Amino acid sequence: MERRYMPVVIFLAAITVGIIIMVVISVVQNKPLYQKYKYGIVLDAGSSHTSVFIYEWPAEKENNTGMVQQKHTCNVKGKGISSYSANPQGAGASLQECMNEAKQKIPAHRHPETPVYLGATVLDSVALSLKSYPFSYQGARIISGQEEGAFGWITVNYLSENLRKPTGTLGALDLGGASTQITFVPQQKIESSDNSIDFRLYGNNYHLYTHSFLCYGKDQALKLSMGKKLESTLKTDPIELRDPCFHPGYKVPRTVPDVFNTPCTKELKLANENFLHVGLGNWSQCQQSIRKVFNTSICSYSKCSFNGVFQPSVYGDFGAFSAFFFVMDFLNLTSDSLATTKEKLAAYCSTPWEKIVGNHPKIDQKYLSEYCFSATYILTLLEDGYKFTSNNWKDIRFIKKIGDSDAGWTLGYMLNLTNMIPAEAPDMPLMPYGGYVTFMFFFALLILVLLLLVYLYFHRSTRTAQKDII
Ligand SMILES: O=P(O)(O)OP(=O)(O)OP(=O)(O)OC[C@H]1O[C@@H](n2cnc3c(O)ncnc32)[C@H](O)[C@@H]1O
Ligand SMILES: [Ca+2]
Repeated sequence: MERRYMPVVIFLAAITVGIIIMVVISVVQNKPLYQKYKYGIVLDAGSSHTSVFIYEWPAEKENNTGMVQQKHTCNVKGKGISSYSANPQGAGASLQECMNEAKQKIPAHRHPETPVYLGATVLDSVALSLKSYPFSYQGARIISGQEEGAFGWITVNYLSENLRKPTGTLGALDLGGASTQITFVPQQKIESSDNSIDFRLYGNNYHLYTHSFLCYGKDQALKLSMGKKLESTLKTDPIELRDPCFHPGYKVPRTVPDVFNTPCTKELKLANENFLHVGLGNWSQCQQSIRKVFNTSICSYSKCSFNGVFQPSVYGDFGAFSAFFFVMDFLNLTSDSLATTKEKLAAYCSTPWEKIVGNHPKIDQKYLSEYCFSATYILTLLEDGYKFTSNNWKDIRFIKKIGDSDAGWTLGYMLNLTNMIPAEAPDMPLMPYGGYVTFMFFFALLILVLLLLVYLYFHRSTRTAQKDII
């Protein structure tokens, strides 16, 4: 080979090597570009209702944070599955509509490998019904209050992408119909082992405080509170329950067993009489009456929330979801100071029932009549129970969803059962995205310059050759 072609060969070799390196890096960096999805189904059989959640995630990225998303949710018509205790077959049948929706939403070839989890009170007929669908039924489990709190915490922190960053985490506040949970990373020592839970996620250790108060969900708290008022009224005749937590003009006949029909109010004596539930619409009296369901006089630890339960001082930001959100959002009270919230609520509670119904003709009257009680209960629980103050009230974010996914325990539960959050941090891409783009840019630039040089060299050598001929 002529010596003058040597530089050309070297240039061409350099270009070839450069192109090969670029191709290899692109392939490694963008490997799972085509998206195949996998699915999981979780049934949340709560005290007041059942919901079916469908989650999806790219098949190749199971161990990456922020990847699992809620694809679809379906609310089962009717009440919670426990209301079917006299007709257990009915509970399974009630799921039919939502499970058929799941069949539609999930591609058929994925059905056999899609896990279905039921978090609830085990009911054989419900399990039997779920087995008849093409999905991979994983069995039913009773979720403990502690798990409800902990999985709710995992869900909100997974969705907020807090778990792989050194930034702080978000505490979780869940208010259901029967129970309520508080979960957060405390600043001080956890004095009771029942309230402590440890996780290792993506290489970080988390030491959480969690507690679940059974009977302090909003439906049971209403019964507790009405039960206490009724006890002192039972002797009057005719029985009239004058209730400051319901609007003036509200008047509904009820039976005493309606209030005492749950294990939460079992200790109160049962009578078989009718009474008239009469609203007074007095917010401060309402709060006084609600305070009576929290026992703050006993505590064998350095500090307690209520009923003798240890609780460190609340710390950091909190996401408050389920009924915390439903109620505060309906009343437009999600972004005011504590003082303004109280003022607005006092005005709302004293609004005549007739006017409330007139303003909201489409809202279910059971919910509508209870918003004054529910919001007053929420304020009292957060302030007197959990010890939030006017200073840290703004740290509570009332949320329904993060991105497209609902806040609640179901996502955290599925992530845990499918081992989708590893204890150790998963492998990172070859280089961070920004670095990758910069690298590719300069490499492309280098190749262009080389090409230009080759062109110039050839151009020159051809002209020299032409001159030589002449
Ligand atoms: O966790 P548990 O205690 O088992 O209860 P749940 O799971 O059935 O409870 P939810 O979070 O679904 O609902 C909490 C409460 O909020 C009520 N609720 C649901 N939607 C509501 C709305 O739009 N307005 C007011 N209340 C609502 C519901 O009846 C319950 O009393
Ligand atoms: Ca719940």
